[in-house]
Amino acid sequence: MAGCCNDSSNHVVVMVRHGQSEWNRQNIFSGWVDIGLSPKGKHEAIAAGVTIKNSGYKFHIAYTSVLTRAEVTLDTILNRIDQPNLEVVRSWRLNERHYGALTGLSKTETANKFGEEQVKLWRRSYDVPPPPMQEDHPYYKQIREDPRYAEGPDDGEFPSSESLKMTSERTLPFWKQTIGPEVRSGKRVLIVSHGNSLRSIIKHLDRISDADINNLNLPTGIPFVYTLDDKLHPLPGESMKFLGDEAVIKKAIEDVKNQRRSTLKK
Ligand SMILES: O=C(O)[C@@H](COP(=O)(O)O)OP(=O)(O)O
Repeated sequence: MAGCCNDSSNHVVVMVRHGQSEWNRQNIFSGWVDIGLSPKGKHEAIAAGVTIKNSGYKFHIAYTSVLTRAEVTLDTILNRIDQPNLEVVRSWRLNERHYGALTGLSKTETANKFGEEQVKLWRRSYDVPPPPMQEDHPYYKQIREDPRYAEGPDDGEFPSSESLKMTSERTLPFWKQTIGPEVRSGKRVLIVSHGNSLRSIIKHLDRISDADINNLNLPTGIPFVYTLDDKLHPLPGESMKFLGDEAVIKKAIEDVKNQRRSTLKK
């Protein structure tokens, strides 16, 4: 079985950004708004499951955010790999970064209004947060009063906007304290999460500099594999290995890079 090494000091983690959401399709900042998958995203989730199945991976535990687009992608994958009853841990700490005042706005219109460079800083820089979401923001109540956050984050840690750095401050403790020990104990782990929450974990694993993380764009629905040593450092050449057809992977990466200025995508 792939991903199932005899060497117990090698640990396999498969990660996937959820399939395309309706707001990815319409090029709208989503953050913590609970947007479902687009028809293309549903297909991507199925394709991710098929790819993982064909690669022979089986898992002991899976982690996802509390947002529907990630949960549905994970469920779809688990059904495809014949592990529908796998233990799943859901945490707000794996949610997408909170996009603050930009939440619900068109990425294209925001670039037209504030300039490409400013929007690139908000979207891809390490430590520039978007402007905060104020209480009169159209999505403020929907997010703050959502019962799924009754158990956390508490008032002090509930974000009103997050840079990638701020996102890391909640994803990395979860990686180190919750996922990491399971990986080290020999469990094979699947993580289905979001573009920026995964970028924060990848930055940590691959020790990507604050400047270079600008250039990392994650495609939707394409699984990738890390093989880690006991200290949870990637083995040489075993970082972020995308699974599946090379042409499909290349196109998906190009699509996500070009998303900023794109018009409606079907
Ligand atoms: O919040 C959003 O709009 C996207 C990422 O947007 P960009 O950082 O690519 O603008 O998050 P996801 O679709 O991964 O949940």
